[in-house]
Amino acid sequence: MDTILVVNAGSSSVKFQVFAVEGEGRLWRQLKGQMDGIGSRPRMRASGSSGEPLADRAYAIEAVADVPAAMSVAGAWLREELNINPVAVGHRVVHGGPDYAHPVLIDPLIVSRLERYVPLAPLHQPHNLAPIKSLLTNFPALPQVACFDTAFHRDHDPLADHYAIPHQLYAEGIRRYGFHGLSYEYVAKRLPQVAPEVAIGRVIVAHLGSGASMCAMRAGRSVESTMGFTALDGLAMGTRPGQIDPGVVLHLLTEKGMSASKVQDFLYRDCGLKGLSGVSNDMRELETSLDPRAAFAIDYFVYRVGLNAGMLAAALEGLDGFVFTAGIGENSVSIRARISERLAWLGIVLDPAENARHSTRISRSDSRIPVFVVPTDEELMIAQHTLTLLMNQRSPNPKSERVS
Ligand SMILES: Nc1ncnc2c1ncn2[C@@H]1O[C@H](COP(=O)(O)OP(=O)(O)O)[C@@H](O)[C@H]1O
Ligand SMILES: CC(=O)OP(=O)(O)O
Ligand SMILES: [Mg+2]
Repeated sequence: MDTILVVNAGSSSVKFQVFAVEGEGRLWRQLKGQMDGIGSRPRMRASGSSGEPLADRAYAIEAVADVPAAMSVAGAWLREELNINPVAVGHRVVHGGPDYAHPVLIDPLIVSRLERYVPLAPLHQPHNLAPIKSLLTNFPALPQVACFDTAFHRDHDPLADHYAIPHQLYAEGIRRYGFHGLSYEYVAKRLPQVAPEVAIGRVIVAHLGSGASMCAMRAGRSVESTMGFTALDGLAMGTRPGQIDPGVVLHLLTEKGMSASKVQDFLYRDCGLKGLSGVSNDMRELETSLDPRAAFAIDYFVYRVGLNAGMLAAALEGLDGFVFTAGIGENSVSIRARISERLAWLGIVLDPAENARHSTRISRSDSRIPVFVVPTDEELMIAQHTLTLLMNQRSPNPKSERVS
């Protein structure tokens, strides 16, 4: 049986799925797993095609200290215990820069181009490229596909794509790219099944995970994102501050004497929920902590989501629906409730019972803006793109694929 392996390295997790390819390009999920809690409480969980558990292993924080360590533990498990031997591998690559508006079949030249974006996504790009490079070396004939977080946002209006800096810098690639595009693309495809009348309208999707951003969509297309040139901007995140006056960065460099690489590390690893709370970057730990700084970090997170939702509603000139997704958005009843309370002025009223049940629609029937929880599936998007490119490679006139 032909299988496609999908690898998705996030800032606090490594997610992977294996899909079987059947007949005319139908995908069947065989296995789904993730190592999460990297840097706090590493735990690898995986389940099979009918959801049956295949693994549930907790690790000491030092045993899986970072994303590369998580990749090698998960990779060894897939190779050695499950004998996964895919016909193609699809990868999430966070930064595609100005050149990549669509997924691409990887070759060494593309890898060297994507290396240029390592400084623009230091928490992700090196981890996205490492398995690609290792597979290219060891299995040069194995087709690999790169799917970009930036691609979904690439047809933004120039107004949304620019910073107020001289045009020459835009031409050089200093633009507001936006990220989490594979997640938003999945939600855009799923929403018409959940709420067709909302999907054709103006929707804010809040991808609240370890990295967090929001996307304004009109009829399923991205028109604005809270993230920009890098995945530092916008909302406060696990270890990133979100929006910050660039004057603070200048101050750190010139007055505090920090080197550029120290500032980079600081902004990517020591700020956000972790920096504010002094407790953890992990929302689960903050929610159970008695430390008042943990409560403050949560208050700040909720406040900034509210502010940014106002901004995106302005970009859309109105709002027809609001969607929560990703680790926090899919799982935290209390954060969804608190964000929704902040957005009461927009016409959002939650149904507490539906919210507690993690229902698909969690707003009251009289809520002017309906609110949904749509669990994301970046890996399925990657598998679909990988299959499409694989079929294009094999046949000049591929049949369109169907996905279960
Ligand atoms: N039940 C839960 N309640 C609150 N937060 C949760 C829950 N489950 C996961 N999270 C949070 O989701 C975040 C991770 O989300 P995820 O989308 O997996 O991140 P990433 O892909 O960026 O690594 C962490 O902050 C984690 O604490
Ligand atoms: C772009 C980004 O922040 O990704 P993640 O949420 O997976 O860390
Ligand atoms: Mg993620």
